[in-house]
Amino acid sequence: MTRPVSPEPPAREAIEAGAAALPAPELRVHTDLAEAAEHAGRDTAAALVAAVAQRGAGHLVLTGGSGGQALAEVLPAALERAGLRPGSGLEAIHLWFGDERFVERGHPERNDALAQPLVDAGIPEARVHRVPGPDEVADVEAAAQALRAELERSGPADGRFDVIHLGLGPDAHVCSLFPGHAAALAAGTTVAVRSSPKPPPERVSLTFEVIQRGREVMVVAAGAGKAQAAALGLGRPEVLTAPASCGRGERTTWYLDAPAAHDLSTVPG
Ligand SMILES: O=C(O)[C@H](O)[C@@H](O)[C@H](O)[C@H](O)COP(=O)(O)O
Repeated sequence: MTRPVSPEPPAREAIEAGAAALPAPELRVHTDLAEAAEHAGRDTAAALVAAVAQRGAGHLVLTGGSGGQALAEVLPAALERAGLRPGSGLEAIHLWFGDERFVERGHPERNDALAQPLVDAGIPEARVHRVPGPDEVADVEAAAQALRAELERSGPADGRFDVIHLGLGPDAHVCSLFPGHAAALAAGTTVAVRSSPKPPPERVSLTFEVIQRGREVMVVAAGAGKAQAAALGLGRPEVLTAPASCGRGERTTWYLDAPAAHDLSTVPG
């Protein structure tokens, strides 16, 4: 049982109102996680092609977890098929991380390992905006501040990421924004998380303020273990009980398999 954060600060209303003001998510149900990732990868590539054509750069936020892993396996080919190749737009793609575990560079638990297939495909290391670990900064708060500074220095000019990938936790968390945790209510662009119920305990996460400015938010999840979280996440925006319900952007698409979509008939209107 997660202890609710109280008193409920106005941030909760602002985050929930922000989500409610955005279009409801579109739901796509696929055969399995691989197919869900394939379709999300194709849509990601199309959005990045448009971003590079319109703004000269494309900013993509990657996620960790099983959704992030499945996306990492399909993104290089998806970008290539869309015409994003070395010398032809690929160098204009910036990679960011919706959250990062506060462990040292190269640690197998780091989410930025999922960027490697795209680096191997030709995205320059200078375009991969990694979050510093305990081998580089004093503590997780300093890492959150470093990411905030990097966003100000190199982030999207209008503060709006072109594509934000989100995995879905079984408790309906996204990034490292967990039910009942104060970090889910954080203002600003980044937040230090010290008591993650999902190990490792210390993480840096983007906030809902950033997610809700996204042009395309894509949630990729599969398995019966995510069915309840998906029903909550596709229901009314309630940030403290179902953070995923507030993970919306200008356009939001959920790519699920049938077991993860199983409970959706029970979603409140
Ligand atoms: O750092 C992380 O762990 C992720 O960013 C996290 O938000 C993940 O996407 C969900 O926890 C789902 O992970 P699973 O699909 O592996 O359950």
